[in-house]
Amino acid sequence: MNMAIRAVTRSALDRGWTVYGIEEGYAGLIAPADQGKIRRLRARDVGGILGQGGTVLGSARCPEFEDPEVRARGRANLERLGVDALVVIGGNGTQTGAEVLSREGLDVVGVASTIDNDLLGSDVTLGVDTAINVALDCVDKLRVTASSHRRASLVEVMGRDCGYLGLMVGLACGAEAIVLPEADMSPAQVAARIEDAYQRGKKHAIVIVAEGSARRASELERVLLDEHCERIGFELRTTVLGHIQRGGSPTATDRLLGARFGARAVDCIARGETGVLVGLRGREIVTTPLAQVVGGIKPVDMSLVELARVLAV
Ligand SMILES: Nc1ncnc2c1ncn2[C@@H]1O[C@H](COP(=O)(O)OP(=O)(O)OP(=O)(O)O)[C@@H](O)[C@H]1O
Ligand SMILES: O=P(O)(O)OC[C@H]1O[C@](O)(CO)[C@@H](O)[C@@H]1O
Ligand SMILES: [Mg+2]
Repeated sequence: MNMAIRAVTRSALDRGWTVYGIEEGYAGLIAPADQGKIRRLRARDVGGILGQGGTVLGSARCPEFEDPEVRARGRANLERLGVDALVVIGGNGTQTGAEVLSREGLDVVGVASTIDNDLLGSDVTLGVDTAINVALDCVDKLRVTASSHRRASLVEVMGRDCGYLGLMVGLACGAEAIVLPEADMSPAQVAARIEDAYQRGKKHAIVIVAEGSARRASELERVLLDEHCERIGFELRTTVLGHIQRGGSPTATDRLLGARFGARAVDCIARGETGVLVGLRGREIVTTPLAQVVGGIKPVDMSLVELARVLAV
């Protein structure tokens, strides 16, 4: 997100505009003015941040933003400062809020950013490439012990309701089984895959479990031990990668995407194209009306689930 913040700030400054950064997302937008959550951003304020993960402005969950009266406080804060337009960097929840703000009359441009990659309107979202790389690095390290000790490693990766991150990590690490919200595997099916790997002489098995799946990794391990212990062959260990996946230094792909997304968002405002989400389609930066983005479910590519199975023999 930092590269996008930098790009929005400097592209807008380049046009001679005044830029404010809002700390902690919608929570900062609605905060009383004396809390100082909305601050001027100048070129130097966004210097030295492009290699840092996360966001220098901070982030927050803000459920009360669904309340129209609370949102009105946010709009009033912007009016007081003479703000004409708002760039909103975030995932499906954030863009749902942006779409509501847009309907309420604010000029809003969304930037597709979440490690879940669950937003329609962008093939990939800002941050997911970094998260894939971080998770992959972790699985490569876990495989060392799994292999030395002849264990099956269950690895839980993030993804609230979406298996994209799990699928990409699973395919890239050669997982023996990938359990996703969109492609569930029963414990018996996972046990069969692990047993199969053992019978074929593999030294280890990797099972990727996406967080949003029917069973979390710890529960899957429990059922495997309780009901399928004899057939598995390997010892089992579970690792939940958790927020480590959100902590990586952004990859080149994410930095480039952040730069292009941020600059395009400013371009949109300059042209009066608001109420849209900036995203990537193929190699092109594109915009999609927020109304077409929110509420929809982005499917995962099921052919890749099958490819992962074929390649893991
Ligand atoms: N229906 C809604 N109306 C208004 N605001 C909303 C709505 N849904 C979500 N938001 C706002 O967006 C914020 C962020 O949403 P959410 O926690 O779902 O994260 P996200 O943007 O999807 O990002 P990620 O899933 O990557 O963490 C919420 O805390 C809330 O302030
Ligand atoms: O950090 P929190 O608030 O626990 O949220 C975790 C959620 O955020 C994400 O990392 C991004 O949406 C999800 O993958 C995960 O379910
Ligand atoms: Mg989300």
